[in-house]
This record gives sequence, C-alpha cells and structure tokens, in this order.
Amino acid sequence: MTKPNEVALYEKIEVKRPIQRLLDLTIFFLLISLLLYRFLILRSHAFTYLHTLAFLCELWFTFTWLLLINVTWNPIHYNTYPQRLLKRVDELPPVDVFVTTADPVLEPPLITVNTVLSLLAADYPANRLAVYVSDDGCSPITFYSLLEALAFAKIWVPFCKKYEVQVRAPFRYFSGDLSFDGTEEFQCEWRRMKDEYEKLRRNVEEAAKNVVSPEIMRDLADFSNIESSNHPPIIKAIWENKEGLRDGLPHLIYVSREKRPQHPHHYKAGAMNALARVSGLMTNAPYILNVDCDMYVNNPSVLLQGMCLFLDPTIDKEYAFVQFPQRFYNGLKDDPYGNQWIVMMEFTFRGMAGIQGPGYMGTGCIHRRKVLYGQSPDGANIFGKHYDSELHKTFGSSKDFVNSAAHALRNLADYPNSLSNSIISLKEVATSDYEITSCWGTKFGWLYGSLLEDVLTGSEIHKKGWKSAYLTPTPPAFLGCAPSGGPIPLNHQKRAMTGLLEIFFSKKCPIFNSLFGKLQFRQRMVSVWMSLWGIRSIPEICYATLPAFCLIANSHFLPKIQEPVVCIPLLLFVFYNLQQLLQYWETGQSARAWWNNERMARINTICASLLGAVAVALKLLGLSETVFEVTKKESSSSSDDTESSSDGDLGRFTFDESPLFVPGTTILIIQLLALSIAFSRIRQPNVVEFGVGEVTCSVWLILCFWSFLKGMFAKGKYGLPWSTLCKSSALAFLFVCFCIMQY
Ligand SMILES: O=c1ccn([C@@H]2O[C@H](COP(=O)(O)OP(=O)(O)O[C@H]3O[C@H](CO)[C@@H](O)[C@H](O)[C@H]3O)[C@@H](O)[C@H]2O)c(=O)[nH]1
Ligand SMILES: [Mn+2]
Repeated sequence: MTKPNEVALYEKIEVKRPIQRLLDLTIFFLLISLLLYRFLILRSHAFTYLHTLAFLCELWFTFTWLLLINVTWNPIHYNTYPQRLLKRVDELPPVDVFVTTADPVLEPPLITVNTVLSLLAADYPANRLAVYVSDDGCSPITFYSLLEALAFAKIWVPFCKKYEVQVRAPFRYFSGDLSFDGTEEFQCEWRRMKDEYEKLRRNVEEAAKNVVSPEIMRDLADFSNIESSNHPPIIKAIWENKEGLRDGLPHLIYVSREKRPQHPHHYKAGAMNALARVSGLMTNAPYILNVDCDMYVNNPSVLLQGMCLFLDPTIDKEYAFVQFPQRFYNGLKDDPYGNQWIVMMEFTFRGMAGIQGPGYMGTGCIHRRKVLYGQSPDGANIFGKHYDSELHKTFGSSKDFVNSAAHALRNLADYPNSLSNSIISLKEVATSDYEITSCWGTKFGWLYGSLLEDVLTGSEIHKKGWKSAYLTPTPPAFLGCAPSGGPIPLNHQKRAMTGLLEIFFSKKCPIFNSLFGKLQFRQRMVSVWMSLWGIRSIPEICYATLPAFCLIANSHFLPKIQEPVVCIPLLLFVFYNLQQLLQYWETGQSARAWWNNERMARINTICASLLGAVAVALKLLGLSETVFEVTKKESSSSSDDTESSSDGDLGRFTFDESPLFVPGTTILIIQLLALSIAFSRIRQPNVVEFGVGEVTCSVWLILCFWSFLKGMFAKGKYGLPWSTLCKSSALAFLFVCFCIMQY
C-alpha cells in the first residue's frame, strides 16, 4: 500500500528497522541457547530446584520475547493530507467530543477548562462540533469553571483562528513569552488575551477555594445539597451554536450522570456510556473523539487528520477508530520517572498499526459511533442481524434514544439536530439504573469488568474484524499530564496491571475468547502479550531472588566465568541493553533516559505489578473489589506550582506508607545482605561456589533500586517510612534464613 495516490487522503508507509530486527532475532537465539544450556544441565546433573526455577523463568522470558517480536516486527507510519480533504469534501461530518473529569481536587478544574478551550478552538467547522464534559464528581466548581471558560472562549477562539495560533490551550500558550515578530495589533491583542486568561485563572482558582459570589451561587442552585456519589442527573447546555455558524463556537454541554450508592457506576466506562446516550439524543454525530480532562489539543488539525482516514475514497475497509499517541507536556529531562512512554508508543503501538491496528488507549481517539454501538464491519448488529426491530432490548427503554441509535447504525444523517431535545428523555438516559435491562457495557459501548476499559473495549472491536489506525502527526496531537513522584506513578501502574489481569481472568481472556473469531492471529498474540504483562512480576521476582539465593546459599545458577557458555548470558545482557539503548537514541532521547526507564521498569514490575496481582487475586476470591483510583494531575498552570521543592529535587523519587514500596525494599535489602554475606566468604576462595555472574546480577539490581537505597537514609517524603523498612527487613530476614538452611 505504498504507491502514491493523487486522490488518497492518506498513505501507509512501512518503517524500516533492520538493526532492531537483527537484534530481536539475536536475542531470541540467545534466549533459546540459554534454555538449551539449562535443559542439558538439568539432564546431566541431578534435578535441582534452583535450575528448574531458572529454567521456568527463562522459558517465560523467551515466550514473552517472541510475543514482543510479533508486536514490533512491522512498524507502520501514516501520512495524512488534510488539505486534500478540505478540497474534496464540501461538508465535514459532525463530531461529538467527550471530556471526562471525576474529581475537582485530583483534577483541578483549570486543567479541564484548558482542555475544553483547546477543543472549542480546534480547526473544524463549529457547527459540526459539540463538546460534552462528563463530571463524575458532580462539582459546582467544575460547572462554574466551564461557565467562565465559555465567556473567555468567545474571545479566545476568534483570536486563535485569526492568528493561526498553534497551541490553543491558554495555559501552555501563555507560558511562553510574546515573540516580537507579530504586528503591533497582534501584540496588543496578545496582551489583552493574556490578561483575560489571568482573570479566568484567578476566578477558577478562587472558586476552587470556595470563594464564590452569591450571584454565581444562584446559577449553581442545582448543585446545592448534593453529594458527589448520590445525586440526580444534571445536564446543562452551557452554550448552543443556535444559528449553526461555521465560525461560531461549538456546542458545550455539561453532563453529570446520576449516581446512587445501590447501583454500580463503572467509573470511566460508565461515564462514557452515559455520554454516548446523552449525545445520541442531542447531536448524534457519527464520530466521537474522547479525551481525558488533562489531554489538551496540541495540534489544531487533529480532527481533520482523523477524517482523512475515515473519509478516504480509495479505502476498501473502514477503520473503526483512529488512535493518537499519548504524549505528555510535563515531562522532566531524561524521564526520571519513566512515565513518558515514548519508546513504548513508538515501537509497540506503531508495531500494532502494522497488524490489525493499535489498541484503544482511552484518550486521544476518534471512534465511529456505530462501532461503539456494536456494529460489525458487515453491518450486522451484536446478534448478527442486519436489521433489528427490537433495538429497545439492546439499548434500553428510552424510545427517543432507540430512535437515535437506529439512525446512527444505519448511517442516516437526518437525525433532528437539537439540543433542546426533551429534557425528560435526556435525564432518563443519564439515570443510574438505565442500563440494567440493556446490553450497555456488556455487549457494546465502553465495556465493564476491567479497570482498563480501553484495552477491553478496543480488543472487542478488533475481535469483530474491525481494523484501527495510529496517527502520529507533528506537532503531537494531544498532550497530557504524566504522573510524577513515587507513589502516584506506581499506583497508576498498579491500576493498569490490575486491569490487564482482570481481562486475563475474565470471559474475555484473549487466549480463549472467540478462538475462531475475526481477530487476526498476530493481533491475538498482541492481546496475549498485553494481558500477560500483569503477571510479569512473578517470574521477575523469582529471577531477582536467584542471585541473592546463590550468594547466600553458596551456589550458582549462571555459568562460571571460565566456562565458555558464559558468553550466552553475557551476550544476552549486552545485546538486550544495547537494543534498548538504541531505541532511546532513535527516538531522540538520552542514554540517561534509557537508564531511568530501565530501572523504573524493574521497580514497576516488582512493586506495582505484584500488588496488581494481589488485588486481582482478592477480587477472584471475592474478598474485595478493584477500585479505579483517579490519578492526581498537577495544575502546572498555577503560579505557585514550584511546590516548595528546589530544582535539584526535580525528578527525585518520593515515598509514602503504601504497601507498594514493600516488595522493592525487600528485594533491595535481600541483595545488600546477600552481597555482604558473599564478601565475607571470599576469604576462603576454595569453598566459593558463586561467581561473577551472580554478583553482577545482584549489583545490577541494587543499581535499579538505587532510589530506594537513597530512600533508606533520607527524611520526609524522600525517605522510606519506618513501617515499610520494618516489614521489608522482616521479609528479607525470612528469606535469608531460608537460604542459609539450604546451605
Ligand atoms: O469514575 C471515574 C474515574 C475516572 N474518570 C476519568 O477517567 C480518565 C482517566 O483517569 P486517570 O486517573 O487520568 O487515569 P490514567 O491512567 O491517566 O488514564 C489512562 O488509563 C485509563 C484506563 O485505562 C484510560 O481510560 C485513560 O484514557 C488513560 O489515559 C480521567 O479523565 C478521569 O476523569 C471518570 O470519568 N470517572
Ligand atoms: Mn491520565
């Protein structure tokens, strides 16, 4: 598909990475050799637990390596031609945009406001765009902030379009200085805009501190005496583009779905489904873009870019969704928390794009509405029928909604476009018990059952045979806020691992589910690779204890330095790290960034995945439910964002009492004890069984957990709390006793 085509709106280009492929295969070959070596040892010597455990772990590493090669083997790049699109298409299709926010404290409203402003100002006809904000926190402050945002949008949007501003989230735009190349008029307007934005910021921040004037309180009457987890639905059209002006402001709608303690609300997936229904009644656009509240539009042409893939006349098979990468604006130099995911996006998502398509990442994605409503590529619905007169059984009891869904499924554009759709229907579809008799969340929509509703929803779409695309425009399409510190990224990671394991242990497990479905074989392998991420902690922790075990019990699991086979693990170590390093260089990052990510990967698997596995085990045993903990977003737009930490502390790892830090601290203490015991033995060289291999592994692990080592001696949030140190020391002590018993 690389032939240049005059009429095509996009083209797909294979990305050539011969060195990566060569390294992939070399590493695979070395892993197989290591397995062979292990196997021969097990056969020639008597059975030992040590070698068996090492063999099993290495078998696992080899298997996941093979899966990873499958993921990254055929990277694809898409080029899009929005200019051709504008010439070819008279009327662009409508798009509904969903923004989700859940907690005005963890997600400061100013962040949501900026995201909404960047969406209202996107390059797309205003009469074809509607922005829906879902507020799961049902917060008057969020609502009030949106009212304020609207007032500012009335001057901000024309300003952006007149001067072709690139970054349309004001907090980012005004974080830089005025460049003095503009005309005098521009400079004057720039200053006025900046002042107005400052006013908006102050109002929003003061509202968050509950300093709201009485007149405003009148607007907020609906929110009085409301609990965020127990309230009726609140739906308000903040702005309606009544005259349908192309250059006006898009619709802006606030939605807070009903919540009642007796009905599960299914977190974000539940919010998205409620938005799908509300927007179905109001605008019913055939395309839906969704972003998290912190993901602002960084490239104003994103919607046009996406449309290039949906509207291409030469296309043979439609795309179900177009995913943009997750990129972050608050990334620190050299990625100290390993939370910028640049390599992961570039290698794995681009790789998936070369198979059936990238997974859905939950944000920065444009979907076809009918696909979310469960339609298959051949037009059949979830029951395999092409026309269903009993849609109400699927979509719930609202006749108006069923009618709108029928329109969407049949690609009809004549849906009455009015925000003033009867308020009774609107509230009906946003109630907390609406879904009870329907298939929402079970057969279509955003699916329930995992904290990673995105992975689940995306892979169900692929299973129907749909493909998806991955667009990586420059400048990046969206930018969000990456979690930083210590506890926040680990919690974030733990939630992801929990979600993956929930999928793995559910009826939707990619290994068995619809084994003969329309999922391409290699895409199935991608799903398996992804869902297995959650259990990586177990082999990794086992393997991480092997060198320590050997040092204490005076034994060895790696070949000795004088044996020729030592070159297998040695080369494996060299080539693996070389390949990783090359990936960081290829994406324009430093060696330091590579190292930071390498150590964070160890910390994440050993700490976060393990606790994710525990959470899922408790869920499977029926002891507790998994909870979607919203990630804290820092409002770097506020003037007092320096957070009392000096520059030198930027990127420094922080700790709290969370059990997340126990596994890592334990592993570290074990290595330290093991090394000291080993050194005490070196004085009697003829009895020493362990070798350079074991010592190197142990030292490597200490380097990976260096921030924990520093945490042992630091104070405050930079120090490991006593309780964690005690728990970990006790566990490490038990381990050492166990090893000494084997000696
Ligand atoms: O009950 C809830 C909980 C969360 N959210 C929203 O969900 C989004 C994601 O939450 P966040 O805490 O930022 O999670 P992240 O891990 O950063 O999100 C990633 O992971 C999620 C789960 O896979 C995806 O849904 C997201 O799109 C993806 O960015 C935010 O907009 C929240 O406001 C709700 O609307 N309702
Ligand atoms: Mn997020």
